[in-house]
Amino acid sequence: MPLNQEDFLIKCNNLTYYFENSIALNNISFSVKKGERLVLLGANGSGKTTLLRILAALYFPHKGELIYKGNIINRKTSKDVLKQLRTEIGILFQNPDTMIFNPTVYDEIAFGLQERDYKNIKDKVYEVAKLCQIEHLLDRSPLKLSGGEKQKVALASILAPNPEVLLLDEPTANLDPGSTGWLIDLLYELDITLIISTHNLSIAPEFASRALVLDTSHNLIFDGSLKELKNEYEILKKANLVHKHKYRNDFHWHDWY
Ligand SMILES: Nc1ncnc2c1ncn2[C@@H]1O[C@H](COP(=O)(O)OP(=O)(O)OP(=O)(O)O)[C@@H](O)[C@H]1O
Repeated sequence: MPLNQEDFLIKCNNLTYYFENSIALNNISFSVKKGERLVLLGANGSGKTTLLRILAALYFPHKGELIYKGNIINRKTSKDVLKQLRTEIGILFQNPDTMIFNPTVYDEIAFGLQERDYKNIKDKVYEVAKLCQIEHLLDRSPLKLSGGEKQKVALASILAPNPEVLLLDEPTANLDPGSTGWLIDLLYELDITLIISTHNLSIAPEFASRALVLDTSHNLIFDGSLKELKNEYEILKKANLVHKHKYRNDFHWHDWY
């Protein structure tokens, strides 16, 4: 890939994406420096998954552009550049079932390494399995695991080729509190650029200090620190991050301390 002359790893300029006739992302612009960590917040259906998939070059924007390491990423981008991006950016889907297809957990982790002609595959599989606390599952069928175990297998498969950027879509949705704590520690120790979508405001500050917020109209309505966001009631309301009940008339959240 060409050397990056500019001060960002990822840049999104006015990204717009449609599914058939309905808009999923509306004119989104932001940039990410190498090593930065961001949480992506927003209501159900606001476009978080779509944005992560665009960043992983699984979808291409209909308007605007994605720039990764100085390369414009779109349908016309060369196969070599796309291959490089897909090697360097790992994405964990919200539903691990869509990522798992090998007969054993070992094969599942080894798959991406084989595709990339990796040396010492066995050592790497054991190393990553240990990191993800799934060594005891290596001979099992990944399809017959619990939701949280599948999530860890999918994460191990993504971490095995040492990605530079990790995109995690609701990674804690299937995890118990202990495993959520383990994931926070694991991510903390990785030297990586991280974008992580979550609805869980209580753990968002454990992942990152910068937040991007999408509203229900698929606009990016906030790009700043989580600390500042906490005081932005109008933004929090637009993103369904606070609510009120019929019996309780003040806007509030349940899990942000
Ligand atoms: N395959 C699809 N076909 C048509 N519309 C889709 C498809 N996938 C997503 N959408 C629509 O695009 C919009 C953005 O969806 P997306 O999955 O990106 O939202 P999200 O913020 O990740 O939601 P959630 O928090 O519920 O996971 C929604 O209106 C959704 O209904």
